[in-house]
Amino acid sequence: MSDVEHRAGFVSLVGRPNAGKSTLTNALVGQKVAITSAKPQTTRHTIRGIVNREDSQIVLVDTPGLHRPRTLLGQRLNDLVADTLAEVDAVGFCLPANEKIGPGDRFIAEQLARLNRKPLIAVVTKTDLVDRRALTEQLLAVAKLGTDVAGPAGWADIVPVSAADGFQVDTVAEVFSRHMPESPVLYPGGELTDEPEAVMVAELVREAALEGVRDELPHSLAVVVEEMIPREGRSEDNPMLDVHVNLYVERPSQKAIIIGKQGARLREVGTNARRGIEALLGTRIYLDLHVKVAKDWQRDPKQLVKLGF
Ligand SMILES: Nc1nc2c(ncn2[C@@H]2O[C@H](COP(=O)(O)OP(=O)(O)OP(=O)(O)O)[C@@H](O)[C@H]2O)c(=O)[nH]1
Repeated sequence: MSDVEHRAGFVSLVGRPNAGKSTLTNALVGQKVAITSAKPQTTRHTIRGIVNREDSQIVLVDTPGLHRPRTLLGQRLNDLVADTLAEVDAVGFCLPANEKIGPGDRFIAEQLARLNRKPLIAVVTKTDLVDRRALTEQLLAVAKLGTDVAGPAGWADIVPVSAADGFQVDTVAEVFSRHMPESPVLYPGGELTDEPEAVMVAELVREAALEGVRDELPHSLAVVVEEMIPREGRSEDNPMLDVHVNLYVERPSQKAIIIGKQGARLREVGTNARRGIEALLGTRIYLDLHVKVAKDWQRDPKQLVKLGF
């Protein structure tokens, strides 16, 4: 792994009520608790926090659907779980050290096991509430649950942790990091703000567009979100947002840099930005990027107004 420069991705902590998900989120994130602005009705994920490490960034998201499993049945539930977890890179399944594994845990484990090839990390929480012997027994029981539902390979990892006294919190972050794909930072600056969503969307596109060409395009790039509109004719549980974004540069040569050979670079910019935007907004998006030359926009007051400065 030594040749990998940076990893980043999305993790969802799941588990039955009271398993310690929120407390662990806060312990992982530290003081930097994310504040997201009002979500569209289509919310699939809400970002709960961002863990910034030297060589990785883990974005913790909520996954609805597993909280009240008993109210949903069969295929509908499978679809929902598969759907809501489709975009995360790993799942942290929280099981308290001080409670016997119950039918609720087993049920969630079975649903998770259906997610093909998604790394499933069992997190045994609240270890401060039990002694060594009880913890060992619980770890064995959790391992057995893993092989019961997922076959011989079982969980991708099992990590004991106590959010209350800090035991192994860093190890949990380390294990999640290991399962993240190679990727540049998804949320530059590492924090979400309560700025309007359009501003954050523009910032994500801007960062993606500057990736690797920062020196060539120092301050010559402005990004404006023209519109974000729900795609018509989509069912309520499978919405999509059309996001139209203009990128303004000063010179045609800069436009060429952004677009790349036969548009290859712009496509990559779009793919990278889309991931972050989808997690931010909690819905699938179609991202439409246009690169335009706005000559000397930085010096022209009329242009600046148009660009929202
Ligand atoms: N002793 C101890 N208590 C913990 C720890 N983590 C969580 N708790 C307690 O366990 C209870 C449930 O924790 P939460 O983090 O709210 O659990 P949750 O999984 O987010 O719960 P829901 O929001 O209901 O799904 C709270 O009273 C926490 O204070 C821990 O590491 N040690």
